[in-house]
Amino acid sequence: MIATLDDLDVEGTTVGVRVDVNSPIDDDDTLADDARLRAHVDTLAELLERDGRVAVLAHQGRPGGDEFVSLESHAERLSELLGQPVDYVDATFTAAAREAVRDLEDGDCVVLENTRFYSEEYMEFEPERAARTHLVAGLEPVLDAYVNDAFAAAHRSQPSLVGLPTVLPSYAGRVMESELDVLGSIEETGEPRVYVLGGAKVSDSIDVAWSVLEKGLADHVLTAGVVGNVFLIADGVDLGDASSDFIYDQGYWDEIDRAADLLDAHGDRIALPRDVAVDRDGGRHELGVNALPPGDGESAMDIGGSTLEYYRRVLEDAETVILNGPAGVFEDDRFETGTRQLYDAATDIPTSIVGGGDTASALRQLGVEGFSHVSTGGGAALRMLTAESLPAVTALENAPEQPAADD
Ligand SMILES: Nc1ncnc2c1ncn2[C@@H]1O[C@H](COP(=O)(O)OP(=O)(O)OP(=O)(O)O)[C@@H](O)[C@H]1O
Ligand SMILES: O=C(O)[C@H](O)COP(=O)(O)O
Repeated sequence: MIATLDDLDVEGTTVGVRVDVNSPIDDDDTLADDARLRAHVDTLAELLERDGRVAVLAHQGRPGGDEFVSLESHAERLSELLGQPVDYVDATFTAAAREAVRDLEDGDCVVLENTRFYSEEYMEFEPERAARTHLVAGLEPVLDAYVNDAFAAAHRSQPSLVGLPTVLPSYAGRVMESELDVLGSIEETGEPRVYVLGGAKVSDSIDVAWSVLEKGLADHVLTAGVVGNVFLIADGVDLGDASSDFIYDQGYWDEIDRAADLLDAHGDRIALPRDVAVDRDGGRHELGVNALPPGDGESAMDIGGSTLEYYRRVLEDAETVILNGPAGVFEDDRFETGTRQLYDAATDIPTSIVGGGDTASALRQLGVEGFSHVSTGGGAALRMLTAESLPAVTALENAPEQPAADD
């Protein structure tokens, strides 16, 4: 049983609120899309209106990546969305951070710095070990309670997600509450059930594919995006140097063997792209798998028309479809067709569930709507849709209770 904001005595309480505002970032290192911030406004506004003292914790990007930036511009945007000043401090758990938290008055909000600027926050721990990290040890003395609204990060067993709820009375925020409500009953959805796995988080997608195929939750898995490219290579297709180098540079080379093992075990239920689109002379050019490899420097950027036709046929009979990750580089007009058409076909299915930060922003950009549920989470939604527990949710279930007011 997870406590919610309804169970929290908020007034005068200093609450650490973990949100997931991991977002696309512009070239000047500032926030490019505020959708994930907007999702958390209800939770934060409720805590502030109820006179809580709110310290916001979040990660942005991954170490070494282009989107690994400060949360300063997130704090500025949050201030606009909440319609009140929001402080930002360039520290997460050090003396400066503690001072900023102690300075909060009722109804005040401060955003602490990107949790992943500290190496422990990018490691996965058991909750008891996570509770002994510097972040938890540094923040526990200045927090009375912890709220986790970061459903999209709930599949990560990292200190701000599983360590803080081990030592503090803890509650689900409104986003967490509604996601658990909708996504908690995948086994009850109609069949045939189709999983569409695209995007660039190859190892997460392969984990999910293994799980749903082994458990019999998926009647079909359709692959697209970088995930589809990895499966094509695993199936012996020569995608050319540019796609292979990209997969190698992203650190996904080892995933090719895992994809091959999965094809051996469950290949009859896994669909691979039949054609891909490449950039040729500045335009979109489609190549059937038999015509590969592409020319020098050409990379598989989208699924092609015959793949779409094939995937549409599979989707026609589906009762439930679960989609994660774009089918191609949707940010480029030449390669958005696969994502737009595939997702559009999915809106006709009785239960259509979409996960993924980039996926949600792709759909907004492409004007595709009409799904049963668009989750704030990508990997987290997928993990949940495999009917597996999420470490951060388990940590909330096991959290200590808030002491009674007169204790
Ligand atoms: N064929 C491709 N080659 C290179 N990049 C691709 C290709 N297909 C998709 N992508 C990229 O994948 C990225 C999105 O993938 P990602 O797995 O992060 O999806 P997501 O919806 O954000 O999921 P999550 O919420 O888990 O992050 C996009 O930036 C898109 O350009
Ligand atoms: O975007 C996401 O899926 C979450 O913010 C988690 O990010 P991560 O995959 O970098 O842990």
